[in-house]
Amino acid sequence: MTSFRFEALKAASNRKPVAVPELGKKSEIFGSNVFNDKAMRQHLTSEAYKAVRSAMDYGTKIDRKMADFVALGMKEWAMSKGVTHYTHWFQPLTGTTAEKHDAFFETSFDGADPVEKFSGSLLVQQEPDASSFPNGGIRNTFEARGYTAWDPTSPAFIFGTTLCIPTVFVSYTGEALDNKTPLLRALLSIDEAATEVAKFFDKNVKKVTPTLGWEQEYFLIDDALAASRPDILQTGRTLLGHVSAKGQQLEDHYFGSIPTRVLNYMRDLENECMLLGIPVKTRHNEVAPNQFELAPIFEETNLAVDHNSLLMDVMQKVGERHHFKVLFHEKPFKGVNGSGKHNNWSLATDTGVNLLAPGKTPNSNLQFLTFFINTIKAVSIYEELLRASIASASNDHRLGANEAPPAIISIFIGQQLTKVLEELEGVSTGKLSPEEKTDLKLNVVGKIPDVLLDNTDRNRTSPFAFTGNKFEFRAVGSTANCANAMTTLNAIVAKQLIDFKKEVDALVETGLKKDEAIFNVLREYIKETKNILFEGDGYSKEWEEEAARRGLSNHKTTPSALKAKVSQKSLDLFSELNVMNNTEVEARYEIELEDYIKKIQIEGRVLGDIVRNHIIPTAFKYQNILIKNIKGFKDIFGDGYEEYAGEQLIILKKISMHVNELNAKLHLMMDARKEANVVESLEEKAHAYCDKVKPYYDEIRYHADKLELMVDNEYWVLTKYRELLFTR
Ligand SMILES: NC(=O)CC[C@H](N)C(=O)O
Repeated sequence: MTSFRFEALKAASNRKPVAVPELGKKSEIFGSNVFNDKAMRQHLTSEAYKAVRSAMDYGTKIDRKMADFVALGMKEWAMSKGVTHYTHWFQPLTGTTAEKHDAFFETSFDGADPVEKFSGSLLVQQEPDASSFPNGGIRNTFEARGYTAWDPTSPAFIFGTTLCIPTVFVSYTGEALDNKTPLLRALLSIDEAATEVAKFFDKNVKKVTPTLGWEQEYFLIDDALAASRPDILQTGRTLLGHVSAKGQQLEDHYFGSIPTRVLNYMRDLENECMLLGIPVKTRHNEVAPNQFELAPIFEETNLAVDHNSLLMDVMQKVGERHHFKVLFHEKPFKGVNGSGKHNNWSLATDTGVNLLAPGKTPNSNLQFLTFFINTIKAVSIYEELLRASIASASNDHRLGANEAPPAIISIFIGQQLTKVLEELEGVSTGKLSPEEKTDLKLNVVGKIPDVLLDNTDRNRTSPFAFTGNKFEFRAVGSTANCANAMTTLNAIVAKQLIDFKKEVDALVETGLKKDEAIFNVLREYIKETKNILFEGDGYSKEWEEEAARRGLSNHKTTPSALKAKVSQKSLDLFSELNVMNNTEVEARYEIELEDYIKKIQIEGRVLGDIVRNHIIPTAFKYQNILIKNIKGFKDIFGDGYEEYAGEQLIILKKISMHVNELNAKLHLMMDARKEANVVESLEEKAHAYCDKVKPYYDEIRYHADKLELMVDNEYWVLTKYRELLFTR
């Protein structure tokens, strides 16, 4: 019998690695499709170049006339590379990127004078017909105007034959409708706050840049096999499928030799990344079969976020050439590791110092401790908001198992720094004696080794881990736009640094020396933030109980986790820092609830379809075979047939039992869905989907997966786990 599954398997097993063109040394091709510094120098007048540079470095405005010059240079550069179209490229609140291409080509009204044109006004601002993007009530459809505005801090790039101009996306009334705008505001806020604090240690610091190095985990599945699974196509994950006998238990995939077909995909992808100026560096097999990872060198956060969003699009496109479907879902397969997007975060000064790296002198170490402890303090105050920033329907499946952190946010700092904090906690109140100062300098602050033992491998269950010279926010999910987590993290640390500066200044006013004031404030912070530090096993029952005693939140599902976004504490934080006003925060909350509801709703519908139209009919077909077989035995052996057909009868009955259960559960699921659909409040509707509808998915899956084990392999229509995970 042929079925889609077998045809797909045949196609997949006949694949050959796709050849990849050699483009030359990475360092030579890097950024050649980016309107970067080199291209700007070549194609812009010196005034125009200076205007863009100053906008990039100091956030100054570019006037229209200058924008015309920039547009001209950009167009020339792009056309010299075969580009025909341009687009404002932005990140609406859909979780993906958006683009609408327009040709440079123009004519006069009668079709005469065809010409290639691109003006400053088109570069700077556009008004896309954007009424279909989520806006959480910010825009009414009759007032659907939205504007995209050029972000000169992220350079334009060429993809295919289109010039892409990174932009923000805001409503007619100026509210942010995208991920980038609040991020840029948060980055500005932390720059200002961190610069003030860094000046305690070095007067020359003028700018602090938050950096981000993301790690992208993903699965690669042959595209024919992916197409044979309606659940993968429509939800990005398998809603059904019995786990295969071999999964990741032999630990033979992680860091293993990369399969040739996959390696060619990676090389092709890296070529594209090089041209686009995405500095990818690391590639390897991840823990689960057919799971891989890619990571770049860290960059300024806004650029890093753009690069990650762009990369996800490029990964899928390059995948098509290699007959791979890239699965970004946090948990595409039951029973094996899911995928994260660990966000490595730090702060760098314009004097070349990483503020989260211990230095060589007591002064630089005190600076490090200041930023290190303030980050801990920020996370301890806003742990719930941080948890909310990584909440999504798909990440709910990942958290709490298989090397992904649990839903409780805590910080891992390692033994060495735990000891340093313990010693600092003993610092005297008020003025310090000369002996104490010397002791602190020599024995505590002076003793932090400049290269801390790499903590990375010992914190697999920590959501937020210090790894020697940066914090690794491991809870971020693989489908996420990093902007959500990065806006929150940078905002909470900015707020904390502002408060810290005020406290230190106040103590200095009372007559303490600056160092003494800093030690005094840090000592109190250490005492206050013990609740957030945790070095143990994040999956244990004991930790859940302990965390509850410590007052830490433990939101296992997205509807309950998201609520912190609209708490008074969160609204105050974002409005005080001018990152988002209340309307913007509330709109995002609404959009994320809606997104959750829709995703769970789609899963329910897909599950219903597969079970009703694929699985149950398959079970009936196999039962007919069994019935024929049993009847045959009866024809031959008469009443004694059961001696020979006993097993068949048992299977026949078991299949009926599972089919009955499936039908019953499907009805219950559909009833629950109907009830959820008429709930008015979004919040309650999300909870109804989460608590009343979704639990049926596992129950349904249980019976479907049992049937998979019973029905003849030849009849089973859904491509199996072993085929999805081990074909490469
Ligand atoms: N080796 C690893 O770091 C595994 C991480 C894991 N895949 C996650 O979900 O975060």
